[in-house]
Amino acid sequence: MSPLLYREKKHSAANRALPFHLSSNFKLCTATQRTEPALLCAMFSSSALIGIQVSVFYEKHLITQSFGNEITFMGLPRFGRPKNDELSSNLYVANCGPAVGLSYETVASVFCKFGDVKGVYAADESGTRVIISYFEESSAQAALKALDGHPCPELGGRSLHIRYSVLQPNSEGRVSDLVPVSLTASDINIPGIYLVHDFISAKEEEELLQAVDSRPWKNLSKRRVQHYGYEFCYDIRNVNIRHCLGELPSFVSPILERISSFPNFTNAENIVLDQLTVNEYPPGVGLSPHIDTHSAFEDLIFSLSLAGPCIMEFRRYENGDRLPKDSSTDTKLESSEDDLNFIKRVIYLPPRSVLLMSGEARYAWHHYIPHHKIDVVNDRVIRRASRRVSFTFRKVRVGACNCEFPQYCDSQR
Ligand SMILES: O=C(O)CCC(=O)C(=O)O
Ligand SMILES: [Fe+2]
Repeated sequence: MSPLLYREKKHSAANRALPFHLSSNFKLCTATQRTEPALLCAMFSSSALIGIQVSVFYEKHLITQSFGNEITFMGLPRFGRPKNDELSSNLYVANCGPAVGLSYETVASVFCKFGDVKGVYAADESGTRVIISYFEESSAQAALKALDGHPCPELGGRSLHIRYSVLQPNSEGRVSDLVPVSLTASDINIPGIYLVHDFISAKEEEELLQAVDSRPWKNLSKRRVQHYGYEFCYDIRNVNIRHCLGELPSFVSPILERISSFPNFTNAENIVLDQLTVNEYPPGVGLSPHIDTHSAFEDLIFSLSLAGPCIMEFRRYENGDRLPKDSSTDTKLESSEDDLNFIKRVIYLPPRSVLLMSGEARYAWHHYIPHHKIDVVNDRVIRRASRRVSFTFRKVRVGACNCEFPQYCDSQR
């Protein structure tokens, strides 16, 4: 964004060239970057900026780049997996993009060797997956054949993973990407979510980080963890209740005390939290969408954020829980292409805040930390510059869960 100088021009002739209906929610700006004309579309929800799309002409090709929330409603392209082995003029290309230091222009310069490129789009919010849209199917076919699975010297030697992608019709129940990021629990409007900012002081944060850093970490594929009380086994997504690791460490005693006396957290005083998972996420690493196994833990789940911020997405799938997934692994299934049947809400978790998931939020909503190096939080761009360390406190369940959400409940299926 920063290299683009732009000035607002609401009713320019360029409006007509844009492939969406210009509503009052949109402000259209023209931009100039040296001599290349660019269109910049900024999308607002109320007064908050939630997404920007920049289109530039690169050697006669229109290249489109989205920031923040993708601008995909109102007729802008939205891509998905083709049914059967359908060919297409669009390619889904993984392992390149701005998050790995490759601009859309650089990516386009490789793909335009195979034919005229209609547009380059972010495939999702990862910054590492793009859609290349050609005018001709034959161009897509040639590019796929030449580039799929081979290291590409012009893209820093990265091996691209390419498949066909098709334009999705806009359907009613589809997820909209236009989800503003809530800063408070009341904004997110999911029953059972509470968020308390500054739950601990900066000094306490430092002490907690020192305490865990002086203890051994267990390496998972993308992040490190420590377990206290009971070990959480990612392969079975459950705990072995017969194997207690001992009491929670004394360095969390003040936190447990504060949780139990916190007025917002109804019933928290009656629950003895006995399991702690400490997660350390390097910058840009997230967590697959999941519901903490109902049979493993009781109702209240507290997550204390330290060191760095992130956003947490909540998804309510219409058809109940998805297949259990190993949340320790990265998953290719997180692309926005794959799961369309959910509603989503997003909340910002600053360091030193504590989030409580309870009731419906704990039992029926998947929670998910996107794999982003940058989070767009309404009108702010927040870089995940440092690691994030979270302390998740739970109570191990003994016996079956009999919650009110059987379609999401492993005890009741
Ligand atoms: O890092 C967090 O805040 C959440 C961790 C989590 O969801 C889990 O360990 O199940
Ligand atoms: Fe979780």
